Amino acid sequence: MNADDLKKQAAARALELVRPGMRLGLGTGSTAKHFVDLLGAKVAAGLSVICVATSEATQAQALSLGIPMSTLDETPELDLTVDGADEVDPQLRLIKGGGAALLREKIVAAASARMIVIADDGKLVQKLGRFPLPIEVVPFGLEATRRAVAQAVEAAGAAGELVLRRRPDGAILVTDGGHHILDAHLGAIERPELLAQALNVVPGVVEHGLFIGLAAGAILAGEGGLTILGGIE
Ligand SMILES: O=C(CO)[C@H](O)[C@H](O)COP(=O)(O)O
Repeated sequence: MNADDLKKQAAARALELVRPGMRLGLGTGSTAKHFVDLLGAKVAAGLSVICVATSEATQAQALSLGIPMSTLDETPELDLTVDGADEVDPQLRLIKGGGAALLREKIVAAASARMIVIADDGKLVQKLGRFPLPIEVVPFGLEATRRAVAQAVEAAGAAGELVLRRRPDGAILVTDGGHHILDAHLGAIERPELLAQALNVVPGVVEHGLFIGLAAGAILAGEGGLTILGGIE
């Protein structure tokens, strides 16, 4: 089974959590895309839900499938958000933002009664940080912000290169919110909470990809079947 099959299996299990009338947050990335595809088929078959997307890409996908879409302004409280992750640790702390959607992903997750992560089990790590931590920053003052981020990272006991993310064509990546992303190559993050707190107070940092205390559960698909972390029901 390839990684994409595993992602689809995790998405299919998450679909079982959806009940008629639910207000759903729709994640971003290749795993979340499977969930949206499967949800679209259910909606076509008569399921009634209302959804909020975490990115323009997911919004376009969901609309193309005929899924009824809303916004957090119209629907500020959600029942369930299903989203992927770049890393998950056993305490359900996450690194997200590999798809550059971390800001809206965190806002939507925070507005949800439950966030459930779907992923292949290669995303499960004992310590976060092998995946570079995305840090979303405003374009104004980028170099000053980069230095302040480096100091915050150091103060939290971590260290590593901060790389401005670029698109495949070499242009600087711009997020859906009009910001840039610094990817922090930190290696093992010993104290994720401390790092999150340090980054939260850097002027110019809009958001970072440490999701702590947001995920209620995770569905991780592997060759041996599904691993469930936390509570998913
Ligand atoms: O955080 C994300 C986007 O910002 C994604 O959920 C994360 O990158 C995982 O993506 P994929 O399912 O394609 O592996």
